[in-house]
Amino acid sequence: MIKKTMKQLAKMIQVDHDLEQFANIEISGVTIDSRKIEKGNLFVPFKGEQVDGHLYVEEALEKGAAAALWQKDVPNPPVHLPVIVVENTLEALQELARQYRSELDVKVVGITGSNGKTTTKDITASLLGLQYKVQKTEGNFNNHIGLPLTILGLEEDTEIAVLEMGMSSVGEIEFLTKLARPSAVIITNIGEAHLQDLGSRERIADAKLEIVKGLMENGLIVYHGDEPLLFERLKNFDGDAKQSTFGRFDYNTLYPLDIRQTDTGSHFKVNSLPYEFELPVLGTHNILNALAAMLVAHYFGIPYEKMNDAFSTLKVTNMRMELVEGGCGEKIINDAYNASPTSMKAAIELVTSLSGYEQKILVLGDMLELGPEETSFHYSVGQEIDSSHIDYLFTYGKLGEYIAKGAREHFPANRVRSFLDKELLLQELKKVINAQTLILVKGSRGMKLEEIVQKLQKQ
Ligand SMILES: CC(=O)N[C@H]1[C@@H](OP(=O)(O)OP(=O)(O)OC[C@H]2O[C@@H](n3ccc(=O)[nH]c3=O)[C@H](O)[C@@H]2O)O[C@H](CO)[C@@H](O)[C@@H]1O[C@H](C)C(=O)N[C@@H](C)C(=O)N[C@H](CCC(=O)N[C@@H](CCC[C@@H](N)C(=O)O)C(=O)O)C(=O)O
Ligand SMILES: Nc1ncnc2c1ncn2[C@@H]1O[C@H](COP(=O)(O)OP(=O)(O)OP(=O)(O)O)[C@@H](O)[C@H]1O
Ligand SMILES: C[C@@H](N)C(=O)N[C@H](C)C(=O)O
Repeated sequence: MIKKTMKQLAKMIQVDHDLEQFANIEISGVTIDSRKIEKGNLFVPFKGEQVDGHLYVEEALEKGAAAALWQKDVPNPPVHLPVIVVENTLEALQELARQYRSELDVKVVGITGSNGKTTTKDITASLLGLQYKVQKTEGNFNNHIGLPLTILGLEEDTEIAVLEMGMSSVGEIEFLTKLARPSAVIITNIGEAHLQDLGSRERIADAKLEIVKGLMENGLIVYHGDEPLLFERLKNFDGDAKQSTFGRFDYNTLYPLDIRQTDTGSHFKVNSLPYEFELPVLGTHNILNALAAMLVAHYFGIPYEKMNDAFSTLKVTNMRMELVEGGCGEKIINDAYNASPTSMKAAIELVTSLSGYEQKILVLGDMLELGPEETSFHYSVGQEIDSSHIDYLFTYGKLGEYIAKGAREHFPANRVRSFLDKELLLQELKKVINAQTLILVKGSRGMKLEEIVQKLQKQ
């Protein structure tokens, strides 16, 4: 993490005022939450939706913060304390991250895409960790606040930083990539996430491709080669970057062969390689995420024959195709972190393909932020559920009712239930599950369907 004196900090963020007796105070690390202060931190207050973080500056310093920033338009800066007054605390945080990044020797891998950023980040970091000192985005800290905080948390001897770059509107990825300056980038896919803000998949593709604007010279672009919106935009790319693709079809640099899905994860081979890979993550879509990560790892010199060593200890961030056991011995795939039509269909495809269960149940919640076509998106998810492999569909939420409507076109009526109350859904669900049941739980973050998983685990 960043370690500087206040004098050095002031210079990095181009603030010119007399720090007096505080000039040589040393800070280590940065936090934006006084409840998470670690000794020596720089505390950066933000005016939030609930409160103004400036209320907590003195508390932060009492708790062990070494210094704090203070936004100029907030009255009564505690000038008797080690505080640097700035125009805008968020912009100061971002500039500090930009300057700190430029001092480091670290190579950056930037990862964006509609789905799979966090999972691919975890896999990429695991593979690179075979040979390098690696740090990565923690959790989902992937935006204009989270990415700068991640950069400020980098150690000076970190060799590769794997950074997730999220967005929900045009220009956000460009900002992040020009701050992080990656040597390699991954674009996982173009789905429907944040369609409400972008308006079309074409504009989503344009927004994701902003990531190449910050790419270092002779960098690497890895992208989903089966996605025409990416292929068409990159085939005439006039930069000096190398391009590699991954996907299901044989025109890609890497594509999977002999895929097998079991409770322990995904087993697959890859074209041109004589090995079988054992990925402890469910779903063909996660195999594709792994292929993207493998291409980047190979670019940094990790031998393909060593990659299973990383996969064997891989732990991906929770609530992404996380297989757990419920109180009745049933197996539950907790895929409740978020959902869009592409990720919902990918998860359903996985459940449909798994064998060894007497019955399979889908518990599906609303998919949010899809824009004016949201009801037809939900309806088509329901239409595509295979009633010869799925025994029950339980939906949760108003939009979930459209999934049910689409399913009722070909499901027996008593096998499709819609709910607006989680407790009622749980009561009815418990009536049909047993130790030979597999349940998929998936919905947007706002639906908090992990609460259903937690209740099933406690029963
Ligand atoms: C600025 C901030 O920290 N916001 C977080 C805060 O939100 P809120 O405005 O309600 O803050 P408060 O009003 O409660 O407090 C104001 C500040 O005061 C601090 N404070 C408060 C109390 C106290 O006792 N001491 C204090 O110091 C406090 O820390 C505030 O700084 O709280 C919310 C709930 O916890 C947080 O969710 C909110 O975090 C915002 C969203 C944020 O961006 N945090 C980043 C660190 C981050 O990366 N978060 C990720 C999620 C990022 C994300 O959603 N990414 C999108 C893609 C990008 C979309 C982009 N357009 C965008 O705008 O996000 C995605 O789809 O993945 C994470 O948390 O996982
Ligand atoms: N390549 C993929 N194609 C389709 N769905 C995917 C893919 N990778 C992951 N998913 C699904 O998307 C969901 C989110 O996964 P993950 O958190 O890795 O994506 P993300 O892009 O980081 O999400 P966010 O945009 O919220 O940060 C998971 O439920 C997972 O099942
Ligand atoms: C939480 C955010 N990353 C996200 O994915 N939002 C969509 C709407 C979801 O939760 O599905």
